[in-house]
Order: sequence, then structure tokens, then C-alpha cells
Amino acid sequence: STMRSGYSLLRDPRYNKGLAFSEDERDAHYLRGLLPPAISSQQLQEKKLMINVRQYQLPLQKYMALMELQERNERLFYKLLVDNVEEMLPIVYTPTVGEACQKYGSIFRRPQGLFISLKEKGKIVEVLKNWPERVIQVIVVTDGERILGLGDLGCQGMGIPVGKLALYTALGGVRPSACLPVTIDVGTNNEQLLKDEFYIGLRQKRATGQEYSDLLHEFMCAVKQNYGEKVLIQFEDFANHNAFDLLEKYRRTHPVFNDDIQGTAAVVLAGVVSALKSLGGTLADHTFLFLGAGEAGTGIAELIALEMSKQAKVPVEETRKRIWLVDTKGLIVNSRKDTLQHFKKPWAHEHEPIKDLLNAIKAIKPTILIGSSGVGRTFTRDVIEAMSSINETPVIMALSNPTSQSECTAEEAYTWSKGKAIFASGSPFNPLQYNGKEFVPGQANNAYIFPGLGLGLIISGAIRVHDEILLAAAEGLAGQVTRENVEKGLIYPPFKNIRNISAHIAAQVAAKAYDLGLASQLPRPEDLVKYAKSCMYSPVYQNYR
Ligand SMILES: NC(=O)C1=CN([C@@H]2O[C@H](COP(=O)(O)OP(=O)(O)OC[C@H]3O[C@@H](n4cnc5c(N)ncnc54)[C@H](OP(=O)(O)O)[C@@H]3O)[C@@H](O)[C@H]2O)C=CC1
Ligand SMILES: CC(=O)C(=O)O
Ligand SMILES: [Mg+2]
Repeated sequence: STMRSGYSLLRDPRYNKGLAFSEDERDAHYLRGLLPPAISSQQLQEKKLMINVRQYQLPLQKYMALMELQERNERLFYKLLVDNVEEMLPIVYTPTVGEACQKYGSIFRRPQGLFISLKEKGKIVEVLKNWPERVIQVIVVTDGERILGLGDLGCQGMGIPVGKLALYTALGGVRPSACLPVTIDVGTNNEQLLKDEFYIGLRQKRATGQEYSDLLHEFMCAVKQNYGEKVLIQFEDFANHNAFDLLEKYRRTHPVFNDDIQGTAAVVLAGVVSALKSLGGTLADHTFLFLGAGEAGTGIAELIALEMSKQAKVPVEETRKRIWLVDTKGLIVNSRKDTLQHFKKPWAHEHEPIKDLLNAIKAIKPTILIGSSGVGRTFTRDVIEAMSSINETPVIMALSNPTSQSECTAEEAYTWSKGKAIFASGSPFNPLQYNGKEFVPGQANNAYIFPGLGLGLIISGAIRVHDEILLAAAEGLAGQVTRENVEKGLIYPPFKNIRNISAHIAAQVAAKAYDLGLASQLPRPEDLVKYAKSCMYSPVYQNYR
């Protein structure tokens, strides 16, 4: 894209600097008189904005202020995010982004990203050409059917691709102009939205079957045709009845990954590997129990089984037996095999039926308990106490988002386990005191993985995403967890170092892509960490001559 001048320049978020335009720039770009006389630094603008954002009481107001900033002055928006990750993440991402999606119809000001609905069928290539940028490196696409643990939010799911891509830039250093958020709108089954006069999406029930897969296929082909073979496509927050099939269908023809299935898997594997540093033993010495056997649950289970199988040099069919899952019908066991969805079948082990989580814990005696159910408060006091009576140090991960859906709170995990648990959650909880000791919960969220994974795939020009690449990403993340972190009960490094962490993940990912012959960006750079860092977008203002 080219830089405009004068009044249009001030209205173009990609180039606007507001009061930070210098005297020379004001002369050269026809800005005289369009700005008050004061000249501000980016640092001072940032200070002012932080004061503004902090004065809002409600997280949703902060969210709206940040979106407004993104649409007004993109570099300043990213500067704020990069310099204040820990404070800003809960606003642009979970939990606030969930509330924003729920209320998208009423807070909606200006569209962000591309909306591709059934009305655009047969015209998707033209729709892509309406987007102002020609060079796209990563697309995050949703159909809005399973937004966090909040269910079907239809077209209002757009908040998720927008938020994920803001993190691609802020945490992973991918240029904002190369990021494209997409929402595919095939309708919604959310009755409340269908009745809502302010609903922004198609007012119809979801299309399914051939009609659905045709639209998705047209989109996948149009992306390749328009942006080339290497554009990375991240599937996000699809319902599991489509997610696994889409991944299976396109993983051999496009560089795609499903963040909920695969990104989450890599982040949890990394957390478990870090926890082993304090628990001792190898992966295969542990027994895993999941509440929730959908995308996140079975995705994580499979990657852990794969890593176990590599480490212990036994077939994955064997290592899967260390991992058990509970769904709405109870423990997944052999006698249920006929009626199980295909992604649950590998987990139907030999066992008598068990109806609920608590009894499953008593029977299976897991060392590690993972919540991936999308339902809040399902790790009850009984559940946590059972885990603590079986284990000296129970590992408890409550992955469901947003905070309202978390299987338990940090406080509950620490109090009910009498301070014994290693705890991490999908949405953030503040550090807290228990019995005079400070506990710092980690955030087990795929936000640790996808920005670095994406950066690594982009800089190597990867043409496919292989499971080995996900293992490399997990290893890259686990490698950034220090002994000091683990001693504090933290199985993930603090987010404030995320750009450095992302560079390390990217380097491992790129290295694996080169090793597997999947990288098209040649020659292979010698020092991949250094190279990854050198490729990262910086939000500092540029001088316009
Ligand atoms: N922290 C992170 O990085 C991530 C977190 N998540 C979170 O994980 C949650 C689940 O996502 P996802 O796996 O994609 O969703 P799915 O819909 O694919 O899976 C949900 C699973 O939970 C089961 N379940 C639902 N309610 C209960 C219950 N009361 N008791 C037992 N099992 C139950 C379902 O059972 P059944 O099959 O019988 O219906 C299903 O197996 C969401 O809240 C999401 O936000 C997701 C991705 C990443
Ligand atoms: C974090 C995430 O991807 C989810 O909750 O769906
Ligand atoms: Mg998701």
C-alpha cells in the first residue's frame, strides 16, 4: 500500500502518527494546520493512552478504546500492546474478547477483517480483491460456531480472528499488513442472535453438509489463487463436527493448522514437560485424565501420546493407554466405541463404565488433570481434594475460556489442594497468597504458541504443518521455562518476555521445517533465532521523508 498525504494521511491508521508528526513531516505531507502546534513523542502518546485506558472501569470499555486506537493509529496500538503485554492481553484477548463477541452487534463501529457469507458464494476471489493489502502471510478464519466456551456467536465471532491476529503482530512480530482476519458466515443456530435486531450476520440457521463444505472449499482455493501457496491459514473456534474434518481435508494441500486442536496441544505439552522438572519422572510415568474430549482434549491427548511414544520408543497405540478422557456421558471406554465420534475412538480403553469425573479420578488415579470441557466450576472441591489425596503435587489445568468457563479458579485450586497443586488456566488469574506463601498461576493458553509457530512457518516459507513441527514448537516453549519459574510453581514463562520466547519457538519451528524439507525460503539462515528476531515487526514510528 502507498502512503497518502494531508487529511487522508491522518485518517489512515497504517501511517497516522497524530501529534507525533515532526515539523518537517508536517511541511512535506500537507499537514500544516490540520494538527495543533504541539509535537509529541510516541512515548508521550503512549503514556497518555495508558492513563486513558486505565481510567475505564469496565474491561469492555478498555476493549473499545483499544479497538478505536487500532483503527486510528496502528503503530501506537501495537506499541501499547508490546510494552504492556501482561496488562493488555486480558483486554484484547481472553476474557474480554469473549464479552466483546457476545456484544459485537451493539459495540460494532467499523468492520475489521473480511466477512464472507453465503451471499458471497461464487465471488470469493473478488471479495479477497476488495481487501486493501495484496501481500498476506497469515489468515485466521472462524465460522463462529464455538467461540471460546461461549458457544455459537455466528458472525460476531469476528472478534476472535481480529484478536488472534493482534497477537500475531504484538507477540510474534508478524507485520499487521500481512495479517487477514476472516469470518465465514453460514448462519447461526443461536436463537437469541437470530432475534436480535442489531445482529450483524446472516439471519438464518447454519448451512451444513455440501453447502457448507462448498463455501469452505471455495474459500480455501480462492486464498491460494489470490495470495499464493505459502499463506498460512489458522482455523479457529470451529465446532468439532467441522474442525477435525477441515483439518484432515486441507493439511495435505495447504499450510494449515487448527489452533484449538494443535496449538493448544503444543502449549499444554510444553507446560507438562516444564512441570516434570519439579515433579520428576518422564512423560510415560504419568497418567492423564481430561474432562472434555473435543478439539482441545483429544488434540492435547494425541500430541502427548506422540511425544511419549517418541521418548519411550513404544508405539503410540501403547502410550495412548496412559491417557483417559471424560465427556458428557462419562469416562470414554471400550463398551461405548460404536457410538463415539471418530476423534474419541482412539481413547476408548478397556474399563468398566464410569459416569462422572470424581469416580473416574478415584478409579484412574491420574497425576495430571486437564479441563477442556468449556464448562465452568466442574473441578469441584471434591475433585481437587481427590487429586490431592492421590498425589503429593497434583497438576491441575483448567483450560476453558473465558474466565466464566474455567473449570476452577486459581484460588480454588490452591485452597482446596492446601497449596499442593501446580495450577495453570486458559484465562489469566492474578497471583495470590495462601498460608503466607505467594502462588503464581500460569496461563496455559495457545497464545504462547501460535504467534511464534506462525512466525517460524512464515520465515521458513513452510508449505505444510507437520506434527513434528508442533512438537518443535512445544520444545521451543518448554526451553524458555527457567528453573526459577518452576520453583515458583510457574510452568510457563511470564508473558512479558513473549517476543523473545516467540523468536525461540519460531527458530525451532523453522529448523524443523528445513529438516523435513518443507521450507521453501532458501537458503536456510545460519542463526535462526537471530534471523527470526530480525524479521519481527517493530511498532516504533518511522520517519517519513
Ligand atoms: N487454553 C487454551 O489455549 C484453549 C482453551 N480452549 C477451551 O476449551 C474448551 C473446549 O473447547 P473444545 O475442545 O474446542 O470444545 P469441544 O466442543 O470440541 O469439546 C468440549 C468437550 O467437553 C465435553 N463436555 C462438555 N460439557 C461437559 C461436562 N459438563 N462434563 C463433561 N464433559 C463435558 C464435551 O462432551 P461431549 O462430546 O459428550 O459433548 C466435549 O467432549 C473451550 O472453553 C475453549 O475455550 C480451547 C482451545 C484452547
Ligand atoms: C484460547 C482459545 O483458542 C480458545 O479458548 O478457543
Ligand atoms: Mg480458540
